[in-house]
Amino acid sequence: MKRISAFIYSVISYFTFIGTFLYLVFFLGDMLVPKTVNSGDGAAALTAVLINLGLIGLFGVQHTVMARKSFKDRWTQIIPNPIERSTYVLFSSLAVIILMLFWQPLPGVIWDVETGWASMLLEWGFWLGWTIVFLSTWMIDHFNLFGLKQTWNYMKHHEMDHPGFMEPGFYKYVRHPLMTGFLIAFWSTPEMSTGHLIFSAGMTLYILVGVYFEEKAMMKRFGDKYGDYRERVPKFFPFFRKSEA
Ligand SMILES: C[S@@+](CC[C@H](N)C(=O)[O-])C[C@H]1O[C@@H](n2cnc3c(N)ncnc32)[C@H](O)[C@@H]1O
Repeated sequence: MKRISAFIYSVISYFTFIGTFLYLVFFLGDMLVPKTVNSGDGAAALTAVLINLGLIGLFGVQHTVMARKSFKDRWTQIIPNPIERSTYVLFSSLAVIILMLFWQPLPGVIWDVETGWASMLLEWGFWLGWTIVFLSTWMIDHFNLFGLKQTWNYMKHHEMDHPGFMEPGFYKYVRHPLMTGFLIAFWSTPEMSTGHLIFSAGMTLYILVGVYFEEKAMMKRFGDKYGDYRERVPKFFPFFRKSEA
């Protein structure tokens, strides 16, 4: 029963994530959903900026702290190991839901590209970014990334699967294609409002910090193998020669 409950929990967590992710796409695209990055009345400008930065900070702290090995070691003394990843996914979704729910619009226009082809290119870029994110999750084991594999193995009394270092698909060309996709989706818009800019800049900063910690952990886990990967493969954008790009 305990094992089946763990699997059901991870399925709920997974679909909460999928729903949150889809909502985020439309939230940022300012379309189809009631609450978007630009909708609503919002607080006075300074208050709005502070609230928004606080919301990004909350997401950043949750996402970074809960991903650290030292946190996981202590956390798994409280919750069972097989549901650790699903719990991380669930908490991450909750942090994004809180961010979207309390997000304060700031309507000032930073840019508004009216030239037809340029505007269309930016719109395509938005969808291209999300597509890269989605495809990347399948390249490094989608079901493991979102915690379903762990609870499935637990339910089936199989050994826990510890995926090794991989260089599949996009990972041959950049070390962080998921983040590349997010960066493209966050910045590629024909109309950039002040609120959207704060979201994109804050999240970009978080990505840089998150990737720094992820690479430190990867170096510890995979040593020279990851060190060599860092030397050969650029960080976010292909064809950049330096490993930091
Ligand atoms: C949310 S994913 C982001 C992966 C990567 N930063 C990206 O942007 O595509 C984080 C997980 O991917 C794993 N990961 C990242 N690169 C990997 C690789 N080359 N091989 C295997 N696992 C990897 C990390 O261990 C971590 O658990």
